[in-house]
Amino acid sequence: MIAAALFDQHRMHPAAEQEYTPYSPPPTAPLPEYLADLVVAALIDEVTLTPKPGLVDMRSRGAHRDLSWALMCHSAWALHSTFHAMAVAGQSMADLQRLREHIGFLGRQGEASMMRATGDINSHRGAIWALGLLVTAAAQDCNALAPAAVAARAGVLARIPDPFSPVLTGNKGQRACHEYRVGGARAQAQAGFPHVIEIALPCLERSRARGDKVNDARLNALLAVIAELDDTCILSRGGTAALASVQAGAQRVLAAGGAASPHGRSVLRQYEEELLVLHVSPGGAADLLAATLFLDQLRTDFVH
Ligand SMILES: CC(C)(COP(=O)(O)OP(=O)(O)OC[C@H]1O[C@@H](n2cnc3c(N)ncnc32)[C@H](O)[C@@H]1O)[C@@H](O)C(=O)NCCC(=O)NCCS
Ligand SMILES: Nc1ncnc2c1ncn2[C@@H]1O[C@H](COP(=O)(O)OP(=O)(O)OP(=O)(O)O)[C@@H](O)[C@H]1O
Repeated sequence: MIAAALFDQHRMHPAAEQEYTPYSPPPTAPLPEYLADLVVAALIDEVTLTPKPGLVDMRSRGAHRDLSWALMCHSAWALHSTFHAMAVAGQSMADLQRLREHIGFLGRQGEASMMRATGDINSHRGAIWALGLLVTAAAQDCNALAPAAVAARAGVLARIPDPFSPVLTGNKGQRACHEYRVGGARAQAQAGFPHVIEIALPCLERSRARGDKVNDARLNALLAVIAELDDTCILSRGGTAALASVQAGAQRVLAAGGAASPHGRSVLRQYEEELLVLHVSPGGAADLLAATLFLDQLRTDFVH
């Protein structure tokens, strides 16, 4: 009798007719701390991903004489406070012009801390730029954390001129942009990271959906970006001929089945050799992979 009453009561309860939506608690750390942790984790996941063509990974320095996996991890952690300060600024500064100037200042300070941490080796200049804009943009609106929304806000910030930024940095990326008439890291950000949103994230999803392992899905996403990016890291070391051959090689690995297929893997091995002979490294694509991993994790944690 009691059991029947309880049963009826249960049937009467309106929620019983609906599908149960599990409660997902917000991350316990305050947002800027959580976002800075996520950026550092993305940088460490990127450098740890192995085997990457031409790039520093767990097993080799790739085409770099002065970088190593340990140095890249050390540099990533040294940048935690930079990304944290950018997220705090994104969360608290409503005036976009002032916000742009402030994160420009933090970015230049971050580059100086990176150089101090590495003994004057450029490990993450491109990453500070791309992930700095993205972490600021994420913190600006914690109710709109889908990759396209965050990347679009980062694009808005990147298009705002920063009167305090040096006109000529003298860096290799900027020189390559002038010499080869490409947009480089700046244009990629100003366009709202199209290679992340339209190429890397969809490739990651497709690869995962067909059952590829996480590592292979990430390698495929990296190759998809390399195949399409005007990477000033490659241009400045090898010019347009090297860029064309690096792009075509990445395309060849993907066409052979990608990182998860035995044939794709063997083409990838040949491709790695070619990059070492050319002495080039797709550093810009690596930064965009880190940006992809950051946005992908943000979406997993927050977007339901
Ligand atoms: C725009 C930046 C990257 C300067 O670039 P510059 O061309 O002078 O230098 P650099 O030789 O380091 O090249 C840029 C780096 O970007 C990456 N990159 C290369 N090509 C590309 C590309 N097509 N797309 C994305 N990233 C790329 C590479 O890792 C490369 O090392 C940045 O350092 C800068 O201007 N910082 C100022 C601080 C600032 O405004 N910060 C704002 C918020 S973070
Ligand atoms: N895993 C990685 N391995 C190597 N480079 C990476 C990796 N991830 C990102 N990068 C990017 O590559 C850039 C380094 O490229 P590169 O070594 O060509 O620059 P450089 O130090 O100015 O030049 P060079 O070593 O030719 O003197 C870094 O700024 C970083 O943004």
